Amino acid sequence: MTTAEGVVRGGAVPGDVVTAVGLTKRYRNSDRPAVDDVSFEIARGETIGLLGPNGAGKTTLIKMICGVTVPTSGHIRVFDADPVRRPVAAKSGIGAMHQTGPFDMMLPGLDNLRIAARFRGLRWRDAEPWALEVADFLGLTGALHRLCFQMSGGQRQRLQLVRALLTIPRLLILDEPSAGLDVAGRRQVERFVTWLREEHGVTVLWTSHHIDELERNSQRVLVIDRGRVLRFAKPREIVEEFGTTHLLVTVEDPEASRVVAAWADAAGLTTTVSDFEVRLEGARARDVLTELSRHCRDHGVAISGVSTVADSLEQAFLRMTENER
Ligand SMILES: Nc1ncnc2c1ncn2[C@@H]1O[C@H](COP(=O)(O)OP(=O)(O)OP(=O)(O)O)[C@@H](O)[C@H]1O
Repeated sequence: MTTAEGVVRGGAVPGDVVTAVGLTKRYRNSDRPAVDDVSFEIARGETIGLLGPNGAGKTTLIKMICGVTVPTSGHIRVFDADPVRRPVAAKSGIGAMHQTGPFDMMLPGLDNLRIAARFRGLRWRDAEPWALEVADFLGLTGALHRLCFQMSGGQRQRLQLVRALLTIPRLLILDEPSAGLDVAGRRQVERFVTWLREEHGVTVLWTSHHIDELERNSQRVLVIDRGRVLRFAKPREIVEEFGTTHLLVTVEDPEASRVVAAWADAAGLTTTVSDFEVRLEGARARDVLTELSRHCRDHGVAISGVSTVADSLEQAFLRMTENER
């Protein structure tokens, strides 16, 4: 069913939360599909990072999973139901936070949650304990009584998360949950995703332009570009396939950095230079160290350290998408 690249060739297997086969969406008046013949499956309990450049088709894919956008062709099943034909069966287990979602800015956060519960046919007294637990986890308890326009952007972003989670979903879809959050806020969202998976068995599909977040917290990453799946694999596997290792040379002053960089340029190596570090792309220590050390000694500069650094998922992703252009 699943090839080495993680692409579904058949139908759903029991326990799959989402199955897409040949899924395509072509918007009217557009010259190419936004999502183009995409096939994948998400198993129960997985945390899946959805990764792609701007305009890759991530939001369109999410909208088809949520039954908001009708596919042009192909099949999508969520909890073994078609989200357009059997919306209740497919959507009742989904909690989704989209990039934008309006609040009534003149009402307190708590009232916005109450209204959202009513819209979703939930009694507030049923939804409240869990909503407050989520708010507490996100450090939002104190801010819930503030009018929305008096909240900071980060607090409103967290409120979006609470609103997406008025019940414990079986599938949580988060479209850039950490947009606009500071470093501490982003870490909090990461802990939140882990908590939902580990404590509550929630399957998570999330996007982020902070690729390090996806790398740390996703079991698999679905990489799409121009509507097509490039890879669906573990972050480590993607780094191994597309990444490279670098030699990081640290020096004690900017002049030494310039000497190392000049030598590396002359040796035909690609470098990234800062005042106290020179990164030699793709270089192997045993190939360059003797010659580089001699060169530095001849120019009266000292190398203070040398280490090998592996690419991150972000670097592997850039390399992968560059290859496609
Ligand atoms: N309603 C629409 N009508 C026509 N074209 C659309 C519509 N929505 C999206 N598109 C186009 O479909 C393509 C994919 O857009 P989509 O929003 O799915 O990408 P994305 O990966 O979510 O991008 P981003 O990271 O910038 O949010 C883009 O070329 C976009 O211009």
